[in-house]
Amino acid sequence: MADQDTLHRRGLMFILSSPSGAGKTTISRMLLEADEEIRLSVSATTRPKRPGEIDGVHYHFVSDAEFDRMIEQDDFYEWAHVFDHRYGTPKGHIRAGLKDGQDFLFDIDWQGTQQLYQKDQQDVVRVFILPPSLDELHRRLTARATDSNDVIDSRMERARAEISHWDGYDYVVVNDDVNVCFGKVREILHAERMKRARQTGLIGFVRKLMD
Ligand SMILES: Nc1ncnc2c1ncn2[C@@H]1O[C@H](COP(=O)(O)OP(=O)(O)OP(=O)(O)O)[C@@H](O)[C@H]1O
Ligand SMILES: Nc1nc2c(ncn2[C@@H]2O[C@H](COP(=O)(O)O)[C@@H](O)[C@H]2O)c(=O)[nH]1
Repeated sequence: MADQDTLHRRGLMFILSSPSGAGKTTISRMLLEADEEIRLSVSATTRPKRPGEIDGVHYHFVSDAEFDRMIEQDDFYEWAHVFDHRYGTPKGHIRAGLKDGQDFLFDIDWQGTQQLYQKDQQDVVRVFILPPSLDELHRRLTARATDSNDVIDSRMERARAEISHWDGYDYVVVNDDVNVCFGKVREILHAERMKRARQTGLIGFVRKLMD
C-alpha cells in the first residue's frame, strides 16, 4: 500500500508588495494571525521606529553603521534603498526552513522581490496589492497618522513608480474591502502550497500507488 507519510512539501517565500499605504502590512498581519504555517521574515531597516512598532518583531531597527556591517558580512538575502532609508532581508534560517516545509512571508518592495526571484524562482510567490484609487491611497496614509505631511507627499510621489512594477508579479489584488482582499490572498497561498512542484515524495508515492 502507498504510504502517505512520504508526502511532504517545500516551504514557499510568499511576497506581498504594494505602494506605501495600500495595505500590505495590514494583510500581512491578518495572514500571520490566521495561518500558523507561515512566519514573517523580519527585515532590518535603518528607518526610525513608528509608534507601536517593536524591535525584532516588526523590524530589526539598526543604525547605518550596523547595516553597513551586515552588508560586508554578506548577511542579506537582498537589500534596497526605499525612500530615505535602507531595508534588507537577513538570511537567517530561510533556506533550511524552506526545506523543512516552513513558509515565510515577505513585506518587501519590488527591488527586493526581483532579487529574491532571481536567486530562488521555484520557491517565490509574488503578490502585488493595489489601492482602489490614488485618492484612497492618500486618505489611508493620512489616516494612519504615522508620517509627516512631507513623508506622505514623498510616498505619494513614489506610488506611481511602484505601481509601474505591477507586471513583475504573479498575482495582483485590489485592496478595496480589506476582508475581501485578505480572502483572495489567503486563497492564493493555499493554492500555491498545493502545487505539484512543491510536493516532495510524490514520485515515490505514485509509483507505490501503481504497484
Ligand atoms: N481595505 C482598506 N480599507 C481602508 N483602510 C485600510 C484598508 N487596508 C488598510 N487600511 C489602512 O490603511 C493604512 C495603511 O495600511 P498599511 O500600513 O497596511 O499599508 P502598507 O502598504 O503596509 O504601507 P507601508 O508600505 O508604508 O508600510 C492603515 O491605517 C490601515 O489600517
Ligand atoms: N527590498 C526590501 N524592501 C523592504 C524590506 N522591508 C520593508 N521593505 C519595503 O520598504 C517600504 C517601506 O516600508 P515602511 O515599513 O517603512 O513603510 C515598503 O514598500 C516595504 O515593503 C526589505 O527587507 N527589503
